[in-house]
Amino acid sequence: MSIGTKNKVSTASSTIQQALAEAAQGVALRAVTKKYGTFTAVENLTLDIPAGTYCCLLGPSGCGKTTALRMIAGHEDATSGDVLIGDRRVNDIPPAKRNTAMMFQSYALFPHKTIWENVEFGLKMRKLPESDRQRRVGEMLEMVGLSHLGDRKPNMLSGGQQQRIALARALAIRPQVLMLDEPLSALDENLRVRMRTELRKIQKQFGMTFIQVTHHVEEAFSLSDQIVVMTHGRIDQVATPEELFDTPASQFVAKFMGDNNIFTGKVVNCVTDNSLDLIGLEVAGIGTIFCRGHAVPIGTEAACSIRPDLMALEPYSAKIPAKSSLGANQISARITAVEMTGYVTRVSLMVEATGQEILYKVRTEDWRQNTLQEGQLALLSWSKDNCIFLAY
Ligand SMILES: Nc1ncnc2c1ncn2[C@@H]1O[C@H](COP(=O)(O)OP(=O)(O)OP(=O)(O)O)[C@@H](O)[C@H]1O
Repeated sequence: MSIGTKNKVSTASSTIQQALAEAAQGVALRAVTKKYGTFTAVENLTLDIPAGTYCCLLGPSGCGKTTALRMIAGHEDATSGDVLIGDRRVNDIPPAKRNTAMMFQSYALFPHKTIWENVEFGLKMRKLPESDRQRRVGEMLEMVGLSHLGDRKPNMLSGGQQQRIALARALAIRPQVLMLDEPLSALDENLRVRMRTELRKIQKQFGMTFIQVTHHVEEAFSLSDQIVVMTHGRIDQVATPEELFDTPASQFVAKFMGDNNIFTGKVVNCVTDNSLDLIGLEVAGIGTIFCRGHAVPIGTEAACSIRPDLMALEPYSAKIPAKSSLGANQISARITAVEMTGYVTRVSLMVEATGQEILYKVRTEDWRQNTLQEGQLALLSWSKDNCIFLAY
C-alpha cells in the first residue's frame, strides 16, 4: 500500500468515525408498558442508555426484550409511557423517521441485489445524491473489510461476510441508534465469537449507541458496557458486566448468570460493617451461612449466592468442620460427578442432609493436583466476603 493510499484510508475512517460518533444518541424509556389485550408483555420499564453505549437486553425467552427493542425502533407502539431518542419523544414518530437502524439474526439482505446495492439501499430510500451514495458505500465496505466483494450477490458470501454487510448496510445511514436482534445466533460457535469481537470493536471505534437483544449471558458479558436483565416484562438489574458477575441483585439474576450456588433461608443475624453489612442466613439442614449485603429485618426470608469458582474443596476426613464461627462458611457434600470441560473442571456435589446440589469449578490443572474422586465426601468452604446476600 502506498503512503498516499494509507493516508486516504485513515482520513476516510476518521471522517466516518466523526460522523457516526456525532450521530449517536442516548435512549431513555420512561415507565413504558406494552399490553397485548390483557397480557402485559413489558411493564413499567424505566431505563437510560447513554449515547455511545453498547447495551444488551438480556433475559430468558418471553421476558419482553424484543418487545422493548421494537418499541424503541417504532415497530411496536407503547401502550403507555415515553420513548426518547436523544431529547426527542419518539412515540408518535414512524420507524423510518426515527434515525435508527435494525440488524436482524437473518441479516435480511436482498438476495437479488449485489453487496454494493444492498449497502446503498437505505441511502437511495433517503434520496441521497449519487456522489454521496458512492462515497458512503465505499467507506462502509472498507470499514467492514469487504471492499473487494461489492459486485457479488449475498449467496456468494460466507455467513460472517453476510453479517458484516448487514452491519455496513445498517450503519450506512448513520443511525443515531443501532438495534440488533439476536444478530449472532445464526452463526456457528467459532464465527459467533469472532463476530462479537468485531461488533464490539466497530462500536467502540465509532462511539455509536448499540442496543442488542440476547439470551446468551457470555455474549452480553463480552459485548456490553451496560446489561439490562429482564424477567417477566420487568427489569431486574441494570449493571456493567463486572457488577453483574460480582454482585447479582436478585435470586433470578444470580441463577440466570449461570452456575452460582444459591442458598435460601431466614435472616438471623445482621452486623453493620463497613459499606456492606455482615448477614447470617439460617439455612435448613445446613446451618448459618454468612454473607455480605444490605441489612434487612431479622426473620426475613432471603437467599445468598456464591460463585462456584470462589469455593475451596478438600477431603472431608482431613478436617471436622468447626461449627460456624462468624464468617467461616463450611459444609460437607458428596461428589456426584466430575466433568472435565477443557480449561475448567466442573465438580457436582450433593449436600446429603438436604439433597441440595452444589457446583464447584476449578482450573483443570489444579484439579489434577488433588486426590478427590466421584463418590467421596468432601468439605466445601468459602469466604463471607464472596458470598452475596440476595434480598429477593
Ligand atoms: N404480537 C403479540 N401478540 C401477543 N403476545 C405477544 C406478541 N408479541 C409478543 N408477545 C408476547 O409477549 C411476551 C414477550 O415477547 P418478546 O418477544 O418480547 O420476548 P423475548 O424476551 O424477546 O423472547 P425471545 O427471546 O423468545 O424472542 C411473550 O410472552 C410473547 O408471547
